[in-house]
Amino acid sequence: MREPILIVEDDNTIRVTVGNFLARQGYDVEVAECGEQALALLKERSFGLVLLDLRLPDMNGLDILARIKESDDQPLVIIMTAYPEVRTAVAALKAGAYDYINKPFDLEDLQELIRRAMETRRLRKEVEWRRAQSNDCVIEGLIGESAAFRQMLDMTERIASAGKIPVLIRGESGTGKENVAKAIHCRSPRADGPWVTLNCSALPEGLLESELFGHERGAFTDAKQMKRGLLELADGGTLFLDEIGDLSLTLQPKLLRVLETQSFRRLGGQKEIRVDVRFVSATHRDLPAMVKDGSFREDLYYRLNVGAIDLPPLRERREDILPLARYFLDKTAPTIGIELGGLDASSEPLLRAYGWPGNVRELRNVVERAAILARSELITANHLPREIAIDQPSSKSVAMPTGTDRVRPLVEIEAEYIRFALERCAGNKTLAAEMLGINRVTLRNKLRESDERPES
Ligand SMILES: Nc1ncnc2c1ncn2[C@@H]1O[C@H](COP(=O)(O)OP(=O)(O)OP(=O)(O)O)[C@@H](O)[C@H]1O
Repeated sequence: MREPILIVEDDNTIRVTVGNFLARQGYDVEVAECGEQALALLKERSFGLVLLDLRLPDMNGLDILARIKESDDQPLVIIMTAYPEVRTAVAALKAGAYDYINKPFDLEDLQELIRRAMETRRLRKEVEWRRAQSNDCVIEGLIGESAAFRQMLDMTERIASAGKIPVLIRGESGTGKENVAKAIHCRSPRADGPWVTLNCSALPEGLLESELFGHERGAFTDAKQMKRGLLELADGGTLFLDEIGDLSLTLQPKLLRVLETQSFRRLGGQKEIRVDVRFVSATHRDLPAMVKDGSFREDLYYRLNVGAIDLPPLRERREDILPLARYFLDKTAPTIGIELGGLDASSEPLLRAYGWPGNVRELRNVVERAAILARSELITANHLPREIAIDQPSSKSVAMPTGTDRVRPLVEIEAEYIRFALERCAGNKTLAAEMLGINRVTLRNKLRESDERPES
């Protein structure tokens, strides 16, 4: 979105001619015929560029330039000056003006100068947000083969290209909501714009508000400098609001206003700042239930939820488990300097059968840990954590009596269960002890006791 231009010029003909010319070029133009009007407008709105006459009826243009330079937005300034004032123009350049143009000028020359100034401004902003966040449009991976996952991807593609409608991504923790949000940005027409993220549960309310809206100098005790908020940094791109369900009831109406008007004020500021931002939010919470119990505003919920994407938990798309596990293994191997071993046939059914309460994030952690344990060998059941190796329906039945069984002594069941754990770990006592939640010495003692015990 083009930033507005302010023309400060007391000469009626020049002000109107330049104003009309720039408006025809598609610029959003405001005009002021004296210094006082100019300063009032600069307080009210954000400008990208100011065309400034040096001789104004009530003020010297250099004084206005100084005020602009002190301001927080720092719009670029092009001085419009008559020939005998070149010296003053040079002084203006020294004082921080972007350039100057001699009156009378060709409108085409002015247009070229404005184009260059706007490009400079855009690059400066770009450098600023690049510093704040990385914008590499690399989606870390969207791996999945299940019908549910493919349907979700299809929906993501369609929503990505659907203008800038807000999107709400719902799914349990670790299901990949952030990856999907990034995919929406990268596959949308605003992929070249900034990708900015904010986790609404990570900061206390006050800090979160100033992160989002920015603040003016002196807005509160610690506000020594003006700071642009993430809304400004996301201008022309996408703002990802993670854990939106954790946004406080105080901040909810403030966010709603931005969604509705695409404009806001910095904390402690009076100026209305317009932005062009696509909002993508994510939550693992049940927002409709929160709306019912009054902890989430209904109007905000409907605003955020124009495009909705549901990410199913991993246990509901088990076909994705092995492709994901292989993908994480491929990625891990080079980082820990091993040749790729792969998954052993014994580990595959365990991975597929496990419930994955932590979803894809848990799977990634399990595979990385297993790769470290296995080095370049195949990953077997022995390399998987206890809960995955044991928490299987078949294993649970080992120690469970059926209706016809006699009640057996605990030590007997314990011995049987220890043998089962050892089998699972191919005889590795350290791993078996870990799986059983006891230390190795205790395991050894229990094995010795069971060996010494007479057969019942
Ligand atoms: N389909 C996928 N393909 C490849 N990697 C994935 C996939 N889904 C998730 N991941 C990976 O799993 C991890 C967790 O994903 P992500 O952080 O996006 O989850 P989330 O749903 O946003 O979690 P939270 O709610 O805790 O913020 C990340 O490392 C991510 O790269």
